[in-house]
Order: sequence, then C-alpha cells, then structure tokens
Amino acid sequence: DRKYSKMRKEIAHTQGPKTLPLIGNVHQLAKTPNAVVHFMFDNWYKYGQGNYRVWVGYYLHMMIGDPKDVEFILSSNTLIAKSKVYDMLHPWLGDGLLTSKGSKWHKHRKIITPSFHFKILQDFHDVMNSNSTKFIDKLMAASKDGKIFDFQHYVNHLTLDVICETAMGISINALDNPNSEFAKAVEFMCGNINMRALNPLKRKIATYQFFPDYKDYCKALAVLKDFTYGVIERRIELLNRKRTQKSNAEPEDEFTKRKMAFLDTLLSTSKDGSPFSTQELYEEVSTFIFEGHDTTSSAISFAVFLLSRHLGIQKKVYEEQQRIMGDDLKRSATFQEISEMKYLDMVVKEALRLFPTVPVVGRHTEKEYNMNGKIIPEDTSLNIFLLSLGYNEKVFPDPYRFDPERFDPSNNGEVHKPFEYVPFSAGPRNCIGQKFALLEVKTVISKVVRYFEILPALDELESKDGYVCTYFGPYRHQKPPLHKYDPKVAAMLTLKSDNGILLRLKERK
Ligand code: HEM
Repeated sequence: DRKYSKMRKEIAHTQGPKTLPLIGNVHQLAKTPNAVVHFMFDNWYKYGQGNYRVWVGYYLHMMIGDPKDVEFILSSNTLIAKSKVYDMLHPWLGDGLLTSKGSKWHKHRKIITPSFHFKILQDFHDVMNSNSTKFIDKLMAASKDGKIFDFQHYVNHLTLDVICETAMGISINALDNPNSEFAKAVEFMCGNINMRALNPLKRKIATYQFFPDYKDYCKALAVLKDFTYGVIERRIELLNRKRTQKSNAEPEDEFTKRKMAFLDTLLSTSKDGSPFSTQELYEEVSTFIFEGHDTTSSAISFAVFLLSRHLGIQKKVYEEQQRIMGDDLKRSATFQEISEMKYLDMVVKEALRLFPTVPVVGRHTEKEYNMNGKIIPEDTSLNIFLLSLGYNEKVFPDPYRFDPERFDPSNNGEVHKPFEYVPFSAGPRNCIGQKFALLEVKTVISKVVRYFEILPALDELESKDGYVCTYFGPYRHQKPPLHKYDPKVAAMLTLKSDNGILLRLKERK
C-alpha cells in the first residue's frame, strides 16, 4: 500500500479517469476490441491529446501520446522489455525477437538483421508476386457480378501464404485451402490472444486453464508446434543429407522450388560459433509467421478500403501504375518498378497514419525513469498509443481528411518530425520487417489497382469531401453514425475491422 501511495504521488503529473478504491479503473475498461479504441480515444481527447494514466488495480498503465515522450521511450537503449500483455504470446512464440529482452534479444537481432538484406528481399519479391497473382484469381471469383464481399478475409490467406513461403520455404496454400489445419490454427491463435487480452482471468495460463476454451487453445498450439518443428527438422535433415552426399543435385522434396527462405539463412548463420538450437529456430520462425502476416493483411486491407471510398486518389494511383508499367498492366511489377511508385508510397503512409497496423506498443519499466522531467515509477506499463499519433491536430492538421499529399516530400506545408509518425515503431526495437512489409503491401495494392476498379460497397458511400467515415472521441457523436458497410475499427494486437472490409471490385478491361 505504501508503494501504491508513493506511485500515485509520483505520477500526479499525469491525469487520468477517476479511480475506485482497490480496482482503480478496472470497471471502466472496455470489453470488446471496438470499445477499446473508443475508450483509448475518448480519454486521449479528454486529457489534451497527450499522455494519460489508467490504474488496473495497483498496476499502473501510462498511455503515451506526446511525441516527445514517444521519442524518450523508443530511443532508450534500456527501456526495451515488453509489457505484460506480450506474455500471452510466450507459449507460441517463446523468446523470439518480438518477445525476448536483454542479451538474447540483442544477439538475435544482430544475427537476424542481415536476413532482410535487399538481395534477399528481391528473392522474396518473387514469392509476393506469384502469390498475389493467385490472389487476383480469388478476388475475381469473390467479386463476381458486383457482389459486396469481405476483402480482409482474402488478404489474410494471401499474407499467410507469403510469410510461410518466405520464412519456412514451403507453400501452405491457404488461398486454396483456408481450412487446412495449420491455417486454421494460426487464425485461431491470433483471435485467441486478442480475445484474452481483454479478460484478466484469461491472460495467465494459471487461471485460463480452468476455462472451457482452454482445450481448443492447447489443440491449436500443438498443431502450430508440430507443424513448424516438423518443417525445421526436415530442413535440417535435408541440409545434413546434402552435406554428406556432397552432391549438387537438388533432392526432390517440398523445399526445392524455393531459393533461400528465412529459415535457411538462420541455419547457415552461427551464434557464438554454434548454430541456433532447434527451439531458437522455432521461436524466430514462429515470430515471423505471427508478426509478418497479421500486420501486412491489416495494412493492405485498410489502404484498399480507403481507395474504395476516395476514387480521385485511386485514379492517381492508377495513373502512376500506367506510367510505370507501360502497356502490359497485367504483369507483375519488378522490384525496381515497385520502388518507383512514389505516389503509392504516399498513399500507404497516409493509410498507416489513419489506420496504423499496430495500435499500441508496450514497454515495462524495470527501474524508475525520469521521462522529460516526469517520474515514471518502476513496474509501470508504458503503452505507446501509436494510433493516436496520426490524429494529433498539432502535427496533422485536419486529421480526418485522407490526403496522401501530406507525405509528398516536396510539400513543405507539413513537415513531420521523426517521432510524430512511427507506424513501424522506431529506435532499437523498431520493426525489423519494415522493408519486407512495404514491399508486400505495395506489390499487392499495385496489382489489385491494375486489375480492378475498387468501389465502395454502395455508390453513395464514396467520400465526396475527402473525409473518412471513421471518427473517434467527441467527433464520433457529432458526425453521422457509421453505415453497416463502414469499418468498425477494433484494437487487437493489430488494428482490424470487426465487420471486415466490405467493398466491391469491377474488373478493368
Ligand atoms: C505493415 C506491416 C507491419 C507493421 C506496421 C509493423 C509494425 C511493427 C511495430 C510497431 C513493431 C514494434 C513492436 C513493439 O515494440 O512491441 C514491430 C516489431 C517487429 N516486427 Fe513488424 N510490422 C509490420 C510487418 C512486419 C513483417 C512483415 C515482419 C517480418 C517479416 C515483421 C517482423 C517484426 C519483428 C520480428 C518485430 C520485433 C523486432 C524486435 O523487437 O527486435 N513485421 N513491427
């Protein structure tokens, strides 16, 4: 109790919603991922578009929205331990790059960084191209006869296929077999973690094990482990066989069609002179599968959604495609061509401002910090509210306008400082997959725009004035209510739409 009173005094510098004895703000916490967005935004607006605090019992959560404090936290070399929510990922991802800390994280980060070298990305681009061609076929079928359909659903399968092929070197083909055991288990696990994040009793295995759905969780976990360990073991065996046979002939197997997968790169590197253990390989490969598919699918879905509502901007994207791709608009773009798509770059940046894929990143203080003159006690959860940064009116004037020109490098009107916009985080623990992600997002959108006119679910839902339909905080009550085809933004570990991304596609002839 003394510790609690001391902490309360120390953080008097930061306001927050009124608390009740013992439980703090627990009674106000949101119960659905959509309500989480509104809870976070309502308070952020109420407390001046900066930081605020929430007490969950005796546990202090600081929500950080002030770019100066975002900078303090993200550039720190010591504030790198993740907050307790990430513990839920542990049974699946172990101590992979996302969840580990200290010297293990440091060593692995150093070893893994070269796996995203631009030469390797070029190889990965072939995988993105072939899978997005297949994706187009799926879209053709799903969007037949002007049908309104959920775009998010299909993108999930595409990005899962891309990440499995690039990370493990095998094709799981979720686009054709969305009901395969592995695809289902990944989907279940992502949903399970999001759902449990909202229920304190389900967060820890010690209490979750008494809930009826715990059995399904164990089953999915076993499928994920068996599958991934199986791939790794077969890959090691194959390597050993190659070494002993000293033959250059490629043996016939599931791996032959791939060049270098992420797993191969890890197998060919050494840590302190000895290779990664099988468990470490498992942890890193699984981390990639998780971090590398749920994120890109959210980014692609929201960007395509915005294009479906802002047809003038879509037209400019298409004109850039015509300029760069020439006469054959149906072929895959090369790595070089993707890098020349500067307007598309701006659209993706602006989409990530309005709908940043990772709404919050969390750190845990292992000692007391002085953050720009404010004391932050030991054992505090620092939640960097990435989702709020793009709506800060001082940084992004008229934030509810979808306006890619904000990111035009020649537009001197809006200059953003480095920590005012950080959808991929920043500093030592930033996203290691940023270049991979942007390459995939651009590759997929480029192809979708060249094959289809992306249309809103209903013609009248087109934005005529350039504003988005999703408002937060006090604005939510001043604007027309959401249409059933508008996205219900939901803060899970990644940002999603609760009701999918509903739109229509019309094939371009
Ligand atoms: C649009 C897509 C993506 C976005 C917006 C994104 C964003 C982020 C953010 C905000 C973090 C910091 C998380 C934290 O501090 O807790 C992060 C970390 C990470 N991301 Fe991404 N990510 C994306 C795609 C990817 C992809 C495609 C991969 C892998 C191929 C990837 C791999 C990782 C890994 C391994 C980490 C942990 C890095 C570390 O702690 O050292 N991400 N990402």
